[in-house]
Amino acid sequence: MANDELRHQTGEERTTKPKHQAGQKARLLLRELETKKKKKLRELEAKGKRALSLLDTCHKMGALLEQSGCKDKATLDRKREHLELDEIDRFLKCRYISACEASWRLFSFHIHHNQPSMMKLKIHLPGKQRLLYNQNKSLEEVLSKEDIDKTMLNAYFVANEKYEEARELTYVQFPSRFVYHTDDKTWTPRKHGTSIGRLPFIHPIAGDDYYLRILLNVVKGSTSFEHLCTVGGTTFKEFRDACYARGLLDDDKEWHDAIFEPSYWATGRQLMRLFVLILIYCEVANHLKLWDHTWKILAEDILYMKQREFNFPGLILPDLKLQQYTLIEIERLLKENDKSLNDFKGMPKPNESVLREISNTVLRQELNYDTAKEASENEKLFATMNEDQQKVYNAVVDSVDNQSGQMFFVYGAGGTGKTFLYRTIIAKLRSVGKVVIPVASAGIAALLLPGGRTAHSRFKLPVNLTDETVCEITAGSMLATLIAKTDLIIWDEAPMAHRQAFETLDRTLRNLQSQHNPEAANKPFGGKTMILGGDFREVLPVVAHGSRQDTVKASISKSYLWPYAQVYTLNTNMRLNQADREFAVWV
Ligand SMILES: Nc1ncnc2c1ncn2[C@@H]1O[C@H](COP(=O)(O)OP(=O)(O)OP(=O)(O)O)[C@@H](O)[C@H]1O
Repeated sequence: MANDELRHQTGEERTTKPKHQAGQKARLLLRELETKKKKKLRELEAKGKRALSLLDTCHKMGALLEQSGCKDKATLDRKREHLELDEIDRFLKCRYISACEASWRLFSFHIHHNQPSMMKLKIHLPGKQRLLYNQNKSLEEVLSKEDIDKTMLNAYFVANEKYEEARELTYVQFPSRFVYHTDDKTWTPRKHGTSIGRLPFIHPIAGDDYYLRILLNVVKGSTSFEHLCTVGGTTFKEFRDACYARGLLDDDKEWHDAIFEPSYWATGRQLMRLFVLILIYCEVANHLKLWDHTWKILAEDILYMKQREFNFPGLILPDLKLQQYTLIEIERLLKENDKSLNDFKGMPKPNESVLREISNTVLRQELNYDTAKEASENEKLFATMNEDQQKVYNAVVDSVDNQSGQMFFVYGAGGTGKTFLYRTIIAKLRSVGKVVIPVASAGIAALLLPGGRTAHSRFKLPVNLTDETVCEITAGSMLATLIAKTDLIIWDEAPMAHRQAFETLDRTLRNLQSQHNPEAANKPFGGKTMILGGDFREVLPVVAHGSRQDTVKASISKSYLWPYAQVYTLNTNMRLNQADREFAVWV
């Protein structure tokens, strides 16, 4: 089939060549095609790499590219120490394409002729329009220019006077029904098509320009600046007063809008800077309300930043922690301006205990489970649990919920579903944000538990255990904080470990827990709910050069802790299917 195709491509006659010649030709042709394919692939790869590196550069370097004919300009924020700042030169030379535009161009998407077109509207204070003039001309000559007062905004006032239908539109809506002619600087009614008008963003601390922009966004049919400032027959001198009279500035609305409006295009970090400037330079009446209303958009980048900082792509931050991180960032930005959150009445401050918790990497990992995923895992496992497993499950969840600190021993031969039971309990507790520490006496058993570790590694148990040893966990350390927050400890393959290992952990937990709650000193494991599990018929603790009695004495069942244990037995071997089970009964 392939040969037929090749012949067809080369126009080769089927019957004219002997078989071996045709085969040789086909092989040559195949090789040629293979070489061409490889070349093409190399070209595409190189293109891809170039595209990626360009995108990367755009991202990392602030997208600074000299591009002739590209009219966009932007202010770039770069590390100041390496930069000799010539602001004017920078403003003039700064032609760039953003990362979005770069990718748009790389994928060859259409840049122009998109419908409807977007029109950038000009805005200026009375008599403060931009003027282009020849530098050789004198001031008188420049000022005596005929059309000096003709601007897009002034032409809008004129059109409002001239056309009745124009008075139904705000300045921003104007391009939808009127066309602006740059040659004679006039607006005339649109005959076909439409266009979207946009006013450039003006920073809230710009003053009059900012208030003029607010008015132009809402007032229809203005015929002059005075008309724009006239409310209920009173002409106000200041745009700000006119805004107040129109009820546009009540209740800090303008500050809320000032953050919301750029949130469609600005990054969270830029919005945080804006928020800080508004706090410092604008008269915000209710700081807390502004914070409550806007913190979510300010926190937009925080999760990503923290994932990168902690090198932990799966990091999930609940709202409370996102707020704390955002407050820390805002405090840092305020400090750059010699201010602090304390200077603004009503603004919340970063919570010390939450901050400590946040910086605790050990605890963060334990709290970082996806609760929705855990809930669905629990639902799935719980549905198939047998009666014995359910009994243990209910008792353990009850103990955790009521903080009664009970100790359970789950006894069952291999395959009776102990690990399955632990997994169900772990998923249940993690789905509601509770902390579970699953450990096992042996590394291989620890691997079967979600987030499991060996007991020695997790609790820093000493290698040489005695009746007095304690774990190497200091009060106030990250691990101590994790243990304080822990709701359940699961220790699988417990019969394998020396009773002194459990007693060492018991002493440590009593010590740590009694620092906050003196009663904990009298409770096994300091009042933590414990599940120990395993099978005494399997491997027992190894006692070096010990006799059979020594091994039995080393078992958990000979510990002072054993009387506290509620023993549950799992009888059904879940590993065997029905046929095997009959065989097992027969055996
Ligand atoms: N209630 C259940 N429903 C469905 N499958 C189950 C259930 N309980 C256990 N199993 C399955 O039975 C098998 C053995 O269970 P599991 O590994 O939990 O037993 P185990 O007691 O921990 O065994 P071992 O001591 O050898 O590690 C696993 O494949 C598990 O998924």
